[in-house]
Amino acid sequence: MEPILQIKNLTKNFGGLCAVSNVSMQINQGELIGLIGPNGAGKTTLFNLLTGVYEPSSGLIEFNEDGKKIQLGGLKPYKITAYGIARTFQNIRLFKTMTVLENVKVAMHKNIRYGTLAAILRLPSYYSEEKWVEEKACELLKEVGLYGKRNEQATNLPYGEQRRLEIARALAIQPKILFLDEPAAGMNPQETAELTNLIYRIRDKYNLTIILIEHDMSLVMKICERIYVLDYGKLIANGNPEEIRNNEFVIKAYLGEEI
Ligand SMILES: Nc1ncnc2c1ncn2[C@@H]1O[C@H](COP(=O)(O)OP(=O)(O)OP(=O)(O)O)[C@@H](O)[C@H]1O
Repeated sequence: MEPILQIKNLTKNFGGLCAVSNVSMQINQGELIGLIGPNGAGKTTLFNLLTGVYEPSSGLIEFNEDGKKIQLGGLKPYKITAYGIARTFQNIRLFKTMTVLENVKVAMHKNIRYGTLAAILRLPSYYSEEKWVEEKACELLKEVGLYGKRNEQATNLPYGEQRRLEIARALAIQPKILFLDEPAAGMNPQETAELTNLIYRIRDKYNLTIILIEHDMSLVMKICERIYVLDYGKLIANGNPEEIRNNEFVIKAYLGEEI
């Protein structure tokens, strides 16, 4: 089967700094992939290239949409999102003054089919779609365990729950590929364990391909089927957790740290 995402010789320069250097990757549909590397290795820059935040200096990003090859490199983020590619951010980006439910509903705008006129005139189609959005948003909140908090202000949630809300927002666009940027950051062990179950569950339920950046090595080694390792912008290894743990280049890159 053709990979869902193929990255070929991707490079991003910031002035004289090469943050992502000639990176090639192949991601298959349904895989749970880890992207790791020491601080400043280029992980977030790679995510930013894949989701349209940055334009590549060179190289290709090819998304396989049911057999049709689509070049994502240089497309605006909203266009990439429209292909079903969602992400969460390292620094949580929720609408602070909105409730938990409103945050998910706003993220669902892409799937709302009623026209502006129907919305302004409050036509029946607007009400039925609005009801659909509300039901779907509630369903997603149940999925991430936040339904009981749907009317609370998003910023009042503890950190771990805000991260889960970000995942619900990403799921609201009905993605095919989900990028998670440090989903376990700031979580306690219990929250991390819940997150692990959540990631497995949503992958299976929504038939997702998931790629995650994570510094929590025990989480990465536990859930990722395959891991790519970046160091100074270059890909230094690709393999299953066992292979990565024993890879001499990876051990060297992480010198002194627990892998
Ligand atoms: N917009 C930018 N302008 C200039 N340099 C940048 C920019 N974004 C990232 N960099 C540089 O690119 C390199 C890679 O950064 P990046 O944030 O992608 O690494 P990372 O692997 O995600 O690090 P961390 O694990 O600390 O989040 C770093 O040297 C960083 O300073």
